[in-house]
Amino acid sequence: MAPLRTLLVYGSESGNARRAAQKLAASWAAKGSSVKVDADAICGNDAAKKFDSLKEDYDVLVILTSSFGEGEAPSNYDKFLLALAKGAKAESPPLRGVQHAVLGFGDSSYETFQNCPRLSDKLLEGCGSRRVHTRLEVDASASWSADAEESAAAQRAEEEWKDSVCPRDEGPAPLTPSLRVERRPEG
Ligand SMILES: Cc1cc2nc3c(=O)[nH]c(=O)nc-3n(C[C@H](O)[C@H](O)[C@H](O)COP(=O)(O)O)c2cc1C
Repeated sequence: MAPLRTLLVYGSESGNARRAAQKLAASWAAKGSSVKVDADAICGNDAAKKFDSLKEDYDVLVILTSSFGEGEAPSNYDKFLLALAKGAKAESPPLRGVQHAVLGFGDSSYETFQNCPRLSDKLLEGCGSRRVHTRLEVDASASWSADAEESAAAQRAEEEWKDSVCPRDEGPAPLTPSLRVERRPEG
């Protein structure tokens, strides 16, 4: 079976999503399985430059992005968001056959909480990509007010998301638990 080629794309204004994406890309690439992860995460604007060939070059896109301004895309990601918006309107879906998952960074004190990650997830689907994991939304505000237990739970949720999205030989973990049919030995 051909290895799953995976690219991590980030949109980040103050570095949170970028650092998380770079760390994740390096650690997944180091796993050295038959999955092929690009060890360097790239920003959305660089991904936009090769938007038309993404579906030929990759099987899985993992997107980590924040929202800035009033729910806008970070400045190193807006071109990717624009390409997604155009692609979602195109006659031939430009990301058909690709799978994706989105990890969003935001702050619920803003009315436009998680605008850019939510829009990205929706537009990726509009471009024909298949969402293989539900989006996780990291809330900076929650981490200020959380007690130790809540912080640990949020941290755990993030680690679990990363672990289940981590591409495996057989593909990312399914979006919803699938029914497992156990075969009993015959006779
Ligand atoms: C000026 C400013 C505007 C922001 N606007 C939003 C917003 O509209 N929606 C949201 O969910 N978070 C917003 N945030 C919170 C950031 O998305 C959050 O801090 C995130 O962790 C930043 O990630 P980054 O460092 O990767 O850019 C804003 C933060 C700042 C400082």
